[in-house]
Amino acid sequence: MSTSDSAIPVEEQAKLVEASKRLAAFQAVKEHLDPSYTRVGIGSGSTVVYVVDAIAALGPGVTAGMSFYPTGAQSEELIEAAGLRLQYISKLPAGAQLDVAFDGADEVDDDLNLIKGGGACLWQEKIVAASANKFVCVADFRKLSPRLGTSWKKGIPIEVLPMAAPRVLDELKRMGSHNPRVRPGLPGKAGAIVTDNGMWIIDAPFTPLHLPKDSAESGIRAGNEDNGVWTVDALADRLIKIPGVAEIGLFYGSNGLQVASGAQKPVAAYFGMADGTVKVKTAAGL
Ligand SMILES: O=C[C@H](O)[C@H](O)[C@H](O)COP(=O)(O)O
Repeated sequence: MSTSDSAIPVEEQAKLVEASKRLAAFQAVKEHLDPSYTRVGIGSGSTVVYVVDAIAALGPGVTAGMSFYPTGAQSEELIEAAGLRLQYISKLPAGAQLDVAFDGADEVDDDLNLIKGGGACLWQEKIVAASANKFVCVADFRKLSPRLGTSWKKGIPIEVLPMAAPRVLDELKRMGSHNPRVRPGLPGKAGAIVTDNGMWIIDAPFTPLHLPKDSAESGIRAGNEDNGVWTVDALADRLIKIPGVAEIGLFYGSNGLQVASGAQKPVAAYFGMADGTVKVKTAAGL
């Protein structure tokens, strides 16, 4: 069964997706929120709502000693509404790390690289994820994908300084992006969408991204600019260097780096499946 099954009414499909997010969130919290933890990162999006529900359900006996670090305005509200203690990443003492951070994703590939930013949150999310001893991704079955750009067709979200947007769009086209665009704020806002950081988002579609191991096996040159086919790492390394780009919605890095300080990839991704089970993918070697 899949949500694209036309035999399932739209409302039922939506319920199935929400139920799967909830299942994944509760299991991820159960398996990764140790009662001894004191600092917990909370990401953004619709799936994280269930993460906060799962944490709040543990009760003050477990959560009273914990502080919760948001990735933006939405998660700040979620934390406060759940009666959890709010703290800010800017107040994290030098050298300290969060114990764990939970967040959603728009797409997750075989190597646990992520696309994030579908809801215009990615910059603070990356800082919080990279400040955690372990980053745990929570999603539903629609996000599972062998290669980034396979199911998430809207493009890689890129947070840019507004005055630089035209130049960044030019460069993205040169790099092989198909019709990159500044994300509109409509229907809520005329003009471009504005992030929590006062920036714009460009969505840059690329041909599905290869894993570094594909490159090694097939001889595809990493960052092949001739035909617009990129490996995740080569594309990310190049995008982040474009002047005017503040941050990119690719969470990536060499395998095995998930537990290093500054790592962007999750140690585990939890997917609520359409059949009511939860699929867990963990980083190799962890
Ligand atoms: O910009 C939004 C964030 O990156 C979200 O974590 C991501 O879009 C997934 O959101 P959702 O859980 O609503 O699918």
